[in-house]
Order: sequence, then structure tokens, then C-alpha cells
Amino acid sequence: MFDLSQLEAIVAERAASTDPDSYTAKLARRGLPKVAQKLGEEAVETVIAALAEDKAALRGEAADLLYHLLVLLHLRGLPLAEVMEELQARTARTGLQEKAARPHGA
Ligand SMILES: N=c1c2ncn([C@@H]3O[C@H](COP(=O)(O)OP(=O)(O)OP(=O)(O)O)[C@@H](O)[C@H]3O)c2ncn1[C@@H]1O[C@H](COP(=O)(O)O)[C@@H](O)[C@H]1O
Repeated sequence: MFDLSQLEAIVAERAASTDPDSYTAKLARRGLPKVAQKLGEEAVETVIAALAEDKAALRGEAADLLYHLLVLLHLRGLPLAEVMEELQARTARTGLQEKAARPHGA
């Protein structure tokens, strides 16, 4: 099954490409603030699709959201594996225990 680490590799390769047809390359050139803005927009669109109970729209918006998150992580040099390690570490306790252990305000 296709997974996010495979998409992460595609994003890394396309972000460095000079292919004029590459959306990833175009987006990466626009820089982190633009990518962050796009990620925020996709998050809002995902929420709207979820609240509208439109499963087809939610599927598309969730895909857009994950793709843009990977572009942002790539530009900030944070490997997806580190995020997965963070999530895996959290499985050792409940969400409320994890929240209580966070530094104040985090
Ligand atoms: N998964 C995606 C993916 N999801 C969403 N998008 C793009 O994200 C954009 C989101 O749409 P919007 O209307 O919000 O944005 P827009 O108006 O096109 O662009 P802006 O001017 O607002 O930035 C669309 O252009 C989508 O094509 C993606 N673009 C690429 N990928 C993957 O990345 C691979 C490489 O893509 P390229 O870099 O384009 O070759 C593809 O084969 C896919 O696997």
C-alpha cells in the first residue's frame, strides 16, 4: 500500500526539480510562508468538508492537507520518520497523560 514515506520521497525529489510542470517545485520556490499559508488553507478546507459530512470532499481535502504538510516538513528539514517516532512514543500513554506531561503552554 502507498504510504506517506513514499510521498515524502516524491516531494523531496520534485521540490529539487526544475520541471516547469511540477507544482511541488513551484510551491517550494515560493518559500516557507507560502507553504504554511497553503497548509492552513487546506486544514480549513478539511474541517469544512468534515462538517459538511461530504466524504468525497473530505477524502480530497485530507489528501491535500497531508501533501502540503509533507512539503512544509521537507522545507523545514524535519523527516517524517521523526514525526512518526513522536507519535509512536505517545502510544505508551493516553492522550490526557501526554497532555499533562507537556511543558506549560505547549
Ligand atoms: N499529492 C499531491 C498533491 N495534492 C495536492 N496537490 C496540488 O495542490 C494544489 C492545491 O490546490 P489549490 O487550488 O489550493 O492551489 P492552486 O490554486 O493550484 O495553487 P496556489 O496558486 O494557490 O498555490 C493543486 O495544484 C494540487 O495539484 C498536489 N500536488 C502534488 N502531489 C503529489 O506530488 C507529486 C509530484 O507533483 P509535481 O511536483 O506537481 O510533479 C504528484 O505526482 C503527487 O503524487
